[in-house]
Amino acid sequence: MSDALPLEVRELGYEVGGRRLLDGLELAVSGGESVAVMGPSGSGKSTLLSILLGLVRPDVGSVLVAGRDVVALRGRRLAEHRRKHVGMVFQFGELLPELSPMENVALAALLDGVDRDRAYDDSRKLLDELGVPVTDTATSELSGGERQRVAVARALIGSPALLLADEPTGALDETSRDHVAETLFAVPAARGCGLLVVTHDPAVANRADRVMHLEQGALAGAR
Ligand SMILES: Nc1ncnc2c1ncn2[C@@H]1O[C@H](COP(=O)(O)OP(=O)(O)OP(=O)(O)O)[C@@H](O)[C@H]1O
Repeated sequence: MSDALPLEVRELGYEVGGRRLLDGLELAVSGGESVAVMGPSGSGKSTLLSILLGLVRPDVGSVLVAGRDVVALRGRRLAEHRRKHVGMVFQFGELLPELSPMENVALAALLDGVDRDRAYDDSRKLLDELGVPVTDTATSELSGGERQRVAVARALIGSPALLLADEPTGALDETSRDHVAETLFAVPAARGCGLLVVTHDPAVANRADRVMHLEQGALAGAR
């Protein structure tokens, strides 16, 4: 991992539908650190994640991911940079249900050009580390919490500098939520990456090193 911060957002501005959704937003996430972003529905949390992923282009500002401004990258170079440096966990896992957990995780590495033996070895290690039983069971047969831990493993297979999660526990019951949150928030210390989690759930947010609120287009620190 380079010396650059996993994430450094400067002076971000974005207007959509005639509304200034993001206005001078600043955010830095260090290696080994976790940050939770909360905020009312419609405040722009998902839009912010889309901008960090390079899927939405802001009007002004820069988004340095592992030292590179993704706002200035396009097409293949943007996709390559994202694949190499960013892992993403979605609310519903977005896994391939008919594949096994190992196949789901290994696939991400195979698509990245890693050879088969190493892809499967690394996947097995990660799933073990995250407490997911390594069997040939289709991913659709797993519990919601296990599926989300597979999604975390898949996001981590390329050793990204930055791990993003959008409501990663939003579809889970309380017990699974706690288990997945515990797994997720243990990642930065164990792997040195930065973690940014968007959540409505204070019990999840409170596990982060810092909690920020998105209000009137900018992030304010709650603690
Ligand atoms: N392409 C677009 N065109 C028009 N309006 C948009 C567009 N993208 C986002 N918005 C609006 O911007 C606002 C912020 O949306 P966003 O999904 O980022 O909010 P959010 O904080 O993630 O909300 P939630 O917590 O409900 O997921 C919403 O009012 C949404 O309708």
